[in-house]
Amino acid sequence: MTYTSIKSQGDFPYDLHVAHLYGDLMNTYGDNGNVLMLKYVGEKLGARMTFDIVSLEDDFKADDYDLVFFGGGQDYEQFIISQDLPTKAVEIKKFIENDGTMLAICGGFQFLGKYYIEASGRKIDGISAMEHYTLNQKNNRFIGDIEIHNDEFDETYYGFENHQGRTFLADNQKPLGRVIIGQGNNNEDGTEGMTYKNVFGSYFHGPILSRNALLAYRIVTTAFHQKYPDVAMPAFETILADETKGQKIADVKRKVEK
Ligand SMILES: NC(=O)CC[C@H](N)C(=O)O
Repeated sequence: MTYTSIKSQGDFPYDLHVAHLYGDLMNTYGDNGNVLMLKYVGEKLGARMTFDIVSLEDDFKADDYDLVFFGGGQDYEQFIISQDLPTKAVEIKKFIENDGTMLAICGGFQFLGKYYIEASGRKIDGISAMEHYTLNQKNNRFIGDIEIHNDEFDETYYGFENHQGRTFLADNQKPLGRVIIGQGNNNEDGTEGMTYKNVFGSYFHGPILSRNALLAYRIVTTAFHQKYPDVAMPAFETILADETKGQKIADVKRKVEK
């Protein structure tokens, strides 16, 4: 049964409703921390943030949500979810094609594509919302700190990757960034993650949004603007820059050795 896992307390002029897809099963390396960051940024924009766990045998209705978060998972959980995903595929695709805002990490990112080949060699289907696909690799995983640069936004993102899947993007998808340090989607073409319409995919854990406030701001403001196009939003500098300066983020980032 779909249930609300966390909700903003107090009065807010606006409302954003977030679907946390398979949030009880897909959460590796602290991905659920992204929920807290989405909530924090949304509240700064004046939005009451409500997060629903939409999991096995639950209905997902695209029109009910303003934002979707889909975290990463181990092959074991991914296989379980692959049995249920077809029941939600049409509505997830509708959400994406209607310019819905989504963040998909690692296993979630893999599932949006055509297929994922597990470490064991078993092939499991994605929902083909996009054309990327994920191959496996023999006795190896891509593990470690990672840094990428998004040339379009001129932003640098930091994270930690741990995946065996090697993902290849289609022509209509852009990478989330160019790999500066680390392995990225496949350790071959220098890409990491993807963007397609208002969907952001990445292999970054850490969790990604806590370490990359610029990306958190971009994602939440995209969802907010979709719902409230006429409402002016505060600038990143006004609501987040000072706070992120205060955190010891720089120390964490230094883990990525040049
Ligand atoms: N961290 C993850 O979500 C891993 C995804 C997938 N099981 C892989 O190994 O590639």
